[in-house]
Amino acid sequence: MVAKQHTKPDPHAFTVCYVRRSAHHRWLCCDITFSCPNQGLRQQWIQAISENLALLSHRPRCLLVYINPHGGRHLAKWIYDRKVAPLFCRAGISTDVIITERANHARDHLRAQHGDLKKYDGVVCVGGDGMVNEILHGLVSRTQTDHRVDQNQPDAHLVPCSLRIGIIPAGSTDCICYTTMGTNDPVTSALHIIVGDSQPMDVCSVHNNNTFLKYSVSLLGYGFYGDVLTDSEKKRWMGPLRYDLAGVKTFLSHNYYEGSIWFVPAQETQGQPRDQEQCLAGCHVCQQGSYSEKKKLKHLSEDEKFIKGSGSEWCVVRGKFLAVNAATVSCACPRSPRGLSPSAHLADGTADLILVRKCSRFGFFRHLLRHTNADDQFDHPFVEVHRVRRFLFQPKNQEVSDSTEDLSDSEMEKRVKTNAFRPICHASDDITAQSNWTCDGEILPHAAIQAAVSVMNSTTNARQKERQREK
Ligand SMILES: Nc1ncnc2c1ncn2[C@@H]1O[C@H](COP(=O)(O)OP(=O)(O)OP(=O)(O)O)[C@@H](O)[C@H]1O
Ligand SMILES: CCCCCCCCCCCCC/C=C/[C@@H](O)[C@H](CO)NC(=O)CCCCC
Ligand SMILES: [Ca+2]
Repeated sequence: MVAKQHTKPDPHAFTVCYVRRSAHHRWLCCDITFSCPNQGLRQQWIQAISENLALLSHRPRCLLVYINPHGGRHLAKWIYDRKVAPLFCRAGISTDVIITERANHARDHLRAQHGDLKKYDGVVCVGGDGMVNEILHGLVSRTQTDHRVDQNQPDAHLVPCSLRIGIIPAGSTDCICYTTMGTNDPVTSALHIIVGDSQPMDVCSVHNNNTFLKYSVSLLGYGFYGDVLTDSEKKRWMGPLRYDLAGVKTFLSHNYYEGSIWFVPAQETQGQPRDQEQCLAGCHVCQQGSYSEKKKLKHLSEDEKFIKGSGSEWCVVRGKFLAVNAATVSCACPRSPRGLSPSAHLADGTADLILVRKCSRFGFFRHLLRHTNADDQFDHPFVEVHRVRRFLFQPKNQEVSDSTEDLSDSEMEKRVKTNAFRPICHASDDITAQSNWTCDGEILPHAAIQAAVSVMNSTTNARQKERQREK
């Protein structure tokens, strides 16, 4: 990692810090000390190592760090100070640290930055999924505003951000960290940041009536998870335990919700939700996905990109559901080490849409239990899973007219694009109970949504370009 001068006991020795892989995707920081016959040779080694390290332009030199002191077990500051800051210091990384004072502090701060972000190589989030989502919003919104992209347009082509986001897990679920890194260990995260690792991610944009609502990078959940999150918000003081209590309560209430889900299956991808492939670094499905997407979209106008980007036909599923989940990534976390959809990909431009129909309590319990072991959670007659590029959910009292089933695909696309679906409410209709969506663990107080997935790859930033020129 870095070469540093060694003072005692051998004046001609120097120590190199390096990364060692350990079990369960963990990384450790280790030291090795070399002894030199004389001071001259020692200086030569230190200089050579330092010069070579300086050539690695993807390594960060300056980071903006946001710490949410209220996430998870309220240990974020302690984790950063004790486990992360000393490693950044050894790696010669300078930092500006902001401890957030309220929800959305980090998002608003990032949105308000203009040229000021140029001095940074990345943004570090010390917190949970909600905090990562906040920082993602700050950066993505900032970038779209700078490039005059209207985020309210569901078909807007998102401009990639030039800054990477590093995640130090200090939340309750830490699903985004666990899914991307394979562990929720702060030291492993810090070491990935130090060596300049990066991973593109799928970002799901969520709209309602041509109004932008949120971006999601892990779970968009309606029904069971929406209800768990809504209930758990009232118990935030309990920390991570709030999810267990709200989970049991929601399970016992056994609520189901009626509605229709329209979706575009991702037919051109190589993977399938039940192919038992796991998305790992250098994943061929993600590489093929982003390549074919780029190639396909290259010759199209912006308007055509939205329509052709889906590349397939709309399908509809109607019924009574205990849960409607869209997992943009596997959503692996310590509670569920393989995740909600173990074969979902990090950056293939798709989400796995998991529909759990109304079933017995016992059936649903077996389905949930399979998230915690090696059994297939989709192997139930009441569960279906589809790999999709986009989807639309209409709750029962806002359902799309049956006549849309006779529409051609292009007419369907046109209606989605112009949001020409109107709630069909009859005076005689019962207003069916509705749930909320949960988006990366935060509540979206909407039932009818449109969602579309796109791959977000960070571009080379100004400082990296500068360093590449220096080489
Ligand atoms: N200083 C603060 N005071 C109160 N809320 C904050 C503060 N800073 C950030 N937040 C908000 O707290 C919410 C939850 O934080 P975070 O995601 O870090 O923890 P968590 O919810 O316990 O973990 P997870 O999302 O992994 O379940 C975020 O949505 C964020 O907007
Ligand atoms: C009978 C045994 C039942 C065991 C059930 C275990 C099921 C675990 C599945 C966990 C899936 C987590 C998906 C991640 C979602 C995150 O975006 C979100 C924010 O951090 N966390 C939750 O929604 C927290 C969700 C917590 C749910 C309990
Ligand atoms: Ca995906």
